[in-house]
Amino acid sequence: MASGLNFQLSKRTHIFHLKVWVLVAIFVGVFIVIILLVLPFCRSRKRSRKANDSLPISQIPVVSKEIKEIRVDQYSANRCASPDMEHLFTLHDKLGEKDSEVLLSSEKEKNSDKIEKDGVVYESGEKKGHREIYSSHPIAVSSPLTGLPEFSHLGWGHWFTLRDLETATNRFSKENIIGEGGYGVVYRGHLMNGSPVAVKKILNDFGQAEKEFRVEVEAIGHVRHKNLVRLLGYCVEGTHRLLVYEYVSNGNLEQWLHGAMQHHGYLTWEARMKVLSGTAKALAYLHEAIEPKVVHRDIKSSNILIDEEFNAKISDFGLAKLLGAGKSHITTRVMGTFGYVAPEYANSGLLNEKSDVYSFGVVLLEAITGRDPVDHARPALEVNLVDWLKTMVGSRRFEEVVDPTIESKPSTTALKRALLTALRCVEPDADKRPRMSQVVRMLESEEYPIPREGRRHQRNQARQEKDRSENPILKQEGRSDL
Ligand SMILES: Nc1ncnc2c1ncn2[C@@H]1O[C@H](COP(=O)(O)OP(=O)(O)OP(=O)(O)O)[C@@H](O)[C@H]1O
Repeated sequence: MASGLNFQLSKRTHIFHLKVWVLVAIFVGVFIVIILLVLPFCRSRKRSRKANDSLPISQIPVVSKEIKEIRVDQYSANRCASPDMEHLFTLHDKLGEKDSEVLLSSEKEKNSDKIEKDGVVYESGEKKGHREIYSSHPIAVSSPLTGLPEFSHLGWGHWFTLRDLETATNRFSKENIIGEGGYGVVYRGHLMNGSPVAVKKILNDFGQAEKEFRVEVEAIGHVRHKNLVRLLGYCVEGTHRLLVYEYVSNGNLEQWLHGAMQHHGYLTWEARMKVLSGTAKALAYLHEAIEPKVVHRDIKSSNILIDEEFNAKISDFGLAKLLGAGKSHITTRVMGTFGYVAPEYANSGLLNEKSDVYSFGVVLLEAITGRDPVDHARPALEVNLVDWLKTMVGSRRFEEVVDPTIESKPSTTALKRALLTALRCVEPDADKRPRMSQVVRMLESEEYPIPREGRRHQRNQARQEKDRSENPILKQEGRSDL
C-alpha cells in the first residue's frame, strides 16, 4: 500500500510535468503563507477595538501605527464623564472655586488722560474707567468646542487631525505665531466652529519632545480649573505632536511687568493681587485637590497667562511631575528657570510641591516690586530679588520696594500681607513654607498680618482670660474691667 502511494505521488502531472508530491507541497506552502499573512491583520483589528473600549482617561495614546490608522470619526461623539472625572469635579468644587470678587480702584476715573479699566491704567484713555465689582464666574464644564465631532477616546478633549490644525492656523502661518518656547512654537488659530485656540507645535528634533507632549496631556488633560489653561485636545500624526489650548488673549504676567504689554499701561496693585491669588488657587488645586498631585516645576511670570478680566491661567505643563499618594518627594533632574527654582531642588534634585511654593513666592515678589528675579543690571546687593527683599524688610524699608510704576500705592496692611506671604513662601527650609491653600487664605484674609489694633485686642483678651482664671468672682461675672 505504501509503495502504491509512493507510485501515485511520483506520477507526473500535466502541470509543468511536475510530480504529484511536488504539487501537493506547493499547495500546502501557499496555504501556510496565506494564513501567516492574514492572521496578524485579524489580531490587530481585535486589539485596536479592545484598546478603544478600555483606555483609562489618564492614559495617553501610545504613539504607534495604530493611532495613525484609526480615523477619529470612528469614535463615539457621546463624551460622558467617567467616575474618575466626576471625582475630580467634586474635589474641584471643594477647593476655593467660590466666586471671588475684586474691587477695583475708582480714583483714576477722575483723571483726564489716565483711565483705569479692568485693573489696568490706560495711558491713552481709550477705555472709560469706573468703580466696578467684578464677579468671576465659576467655570462651565461644557465644552467650548460644541459643534466639533471629533472626541478623543481618552475621556476628555478632542483628537485633532493635522489637517484640522493646518486649517485653524492658516497652515501655521508666520502671522499667527504668538511666541516660541523651549520646546515648541505657539500659534493663534480658529477652529471650524469659530473658537479661538492656541496651538503648540512641539519641535520634534528634541528628545524631550515626546516626553513633554505626554506629560502635558497626562498632567492637565483631565483637570479643570478656572485658573489653569484648558487643554482642549491634541494631535498625534506621524512625527507631529501638537497641543490645542483655549486661547488666552491678554498676554502673560511677564509681558505686563517687564515686556510687550507694558505699552497698554501698567497693572494696578489690585489687578496684580487678583492674578497672584488666582495662581495660588490653581496651585492649591494641583497640589491638594487631585490625585496624583501635580508639581508644575516651572512656575514663573511668563507661564501665567492673563485673560480679559485679569484672571490668571497657569500654562506650560511640559515639565510637570505627578506625585502619587504617600510620596513625600521625588528625586529628579533639575529643570526649571533660573531665579525661580527652590534651593533644595537646585542643590539636590529633591522635588515636591514645596518647590512650586518657592517659585510662587518669587513671582509674588516680582509682582510687588516689578523687578526681575535676577537682574545683573542692578547694583550687587540688588541683583538677587529674594536677598534684596529680605534686607529691605529686615531694615524696615519695606514701603520702598513697591513697583514705582504703580501710582495708587497699596495700603501698608495690604503691602505687609503680600510681602509676608511671599517671604514665607521663599523660606530656605521647604518644611517651613506654607501649603498653597494656606497661601490663598493669607493673601485674601483681612486678618493677615494681624493689624496693630487686632494685636492689642488680642493681648487684652489674653490678659482678661488670665485675670478671670485667677479671680473666681470675675470669672463668674465675666467682668475684667474692675
Ligand atoms: N493658551 C495660550 N493662549 C495665548 N498665548 C499663549 C498660550 N500658551 C502659550 N502662549 C504664549 O505663547 C508663547 C510661548 O509659550 P511657551 O509656553 O511655549 O513658552 P515660554 O513660556 O515663553 O518659554 P519656556 O519654554 O521657557 O517656558 C508665550 O508668549 C505664551 O504667553
